[in-house]
Amino acid sequence: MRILFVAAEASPIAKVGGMGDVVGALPKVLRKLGHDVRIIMPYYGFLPDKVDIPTEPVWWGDAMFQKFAVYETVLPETDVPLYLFGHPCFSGRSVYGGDDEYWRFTFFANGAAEFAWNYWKPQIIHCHDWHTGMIPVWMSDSPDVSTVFTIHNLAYQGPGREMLEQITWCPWHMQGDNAMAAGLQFANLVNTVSPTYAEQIKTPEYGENLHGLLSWISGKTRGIINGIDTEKYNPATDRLIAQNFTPKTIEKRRLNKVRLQEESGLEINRNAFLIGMVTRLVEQKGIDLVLQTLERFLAYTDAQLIILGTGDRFYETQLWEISARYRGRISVQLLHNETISRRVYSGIDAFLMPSRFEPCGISQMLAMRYGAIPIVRKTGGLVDTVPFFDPANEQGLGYCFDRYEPLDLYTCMIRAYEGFRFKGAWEKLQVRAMSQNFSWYRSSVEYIKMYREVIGEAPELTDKEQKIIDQKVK
Ligand SMILES: Nc1ncnc2c1ncn2[C@@H]1O[C@H](COP(=O)(O)OP(=O)(O)O[C@H]2O[C@H](CO)[C@@H](O)[C@H](O)[C@H]2O)[C@@H](O)[C@H]1O
Repeated sequence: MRILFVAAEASPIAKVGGMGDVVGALPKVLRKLGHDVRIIMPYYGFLPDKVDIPTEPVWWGDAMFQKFAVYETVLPETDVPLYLFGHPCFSGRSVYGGDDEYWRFTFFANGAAEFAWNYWKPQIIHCHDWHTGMIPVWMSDSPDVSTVFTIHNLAYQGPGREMLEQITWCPWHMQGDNAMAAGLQFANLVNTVSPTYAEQIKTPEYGENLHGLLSWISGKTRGIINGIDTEKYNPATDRLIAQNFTPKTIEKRRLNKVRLQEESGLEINRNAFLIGMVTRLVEQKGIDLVLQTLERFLAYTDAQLIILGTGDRFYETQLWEISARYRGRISVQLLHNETISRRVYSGIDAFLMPSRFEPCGISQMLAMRYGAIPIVRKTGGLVDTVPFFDPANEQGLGYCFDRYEPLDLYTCMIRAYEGFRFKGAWEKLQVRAMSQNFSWYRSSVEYIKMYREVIGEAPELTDKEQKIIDQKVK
């Protein structure tokens, strides 16, 4: 199949959060399975530092009364062709933000549609989040191009209908109050990134005002759990961490904890319960719950906390302030940094993710891959990836709580803290978490079925695909 991914992020060169992980990893796996998958994303000002880009474009196009250039390169460390949509409006140093954000990404979506009509015509355009929401609308008049739309974050819905009508072409039959809603209505198939979240978004609590529409389109909506890039994120070979280890040599992992304590200004203490977060600092991630719980938890225990994240200034300031009061016990690093993130995952004992909502969550899977035990709220993809730990039967992978309440989080953290004291049982739990298979090969099965369905083929895997997947998902 010929598939074009259109997205604002692609790891490792332009990643803000989990969408970048998905767009950077899934095409690689689909290509290994024999499909011609390519990516188009904006040519951000920082990209020349990260990837070789030819000076000559492969194509010039027009959209929204502007000319743009498309450059062709390859996503680093893969064989995935990457097209970069070049226009001065993307020459800034950050992916999101700025007064022209809505205009800029709608222009990108329009340019990507032109590209697909005129330069490289795929059978399927795989759209990601509101930035690409208008593409299914425009493609609804092109029966030879089908569209799949993936919801990574329903909270961001893009420009409203009125603005869309002012800046771009909205056909008379277009419905939907904003770019996200338009994409949901017009895409041939829709998916979100976990089965639980696919159900939750049909309710007012999680639907971000689109629950009515999402219930209406539930017949064409799927929930497909994300994977992680298990080649890149492999504690046995990762060169960015202090000490490599495997489930069989888990004792070696301890060195990573000590190094992390040294590097982040925490007291060096092998026995302290070290909790970590690697996250965007936004409301979704439950930072307010952490702020309400933390001091009490620190008073009761000798635990330590490391937070790596950037985001809302309010949370950044609060966390910075609290870390100044608990020197040696809390380390807050207001950065986006891939190397530090892996050193955190490989050194902490437990990974904290008390999300208000969570479409899937990739960080908890990365944490488990590196032997850190998740403490999570039972919501969205966290339900599907972190079964609760039952010490009596030695089952499950993490500590979970239900209600979005400080007391519930507190109790859950205390349970984890107490669990950590039983070193033997904790190590077994770590080994179990590390031995899970979160590979994209597993999740690619559902994507392939969805792609086949959308172009009218039987949604089954070929023998060749099945064989490759069986080899990878042992
Ligand atoms: N400061 C920092 N430094 C370095 N790395 C950092 C970082 N902050 C975050 N990251 C990295 O960004 C990624 C975060 O991915 P998540 O899926 O957990 O959440 P996010 O909300 O961004 O994604 C959204 O999209 C994804 C993809 O579909 C869904 O899984 C998720 O539920 C949805 O909210 C992880 O790879 C993490 O390591």
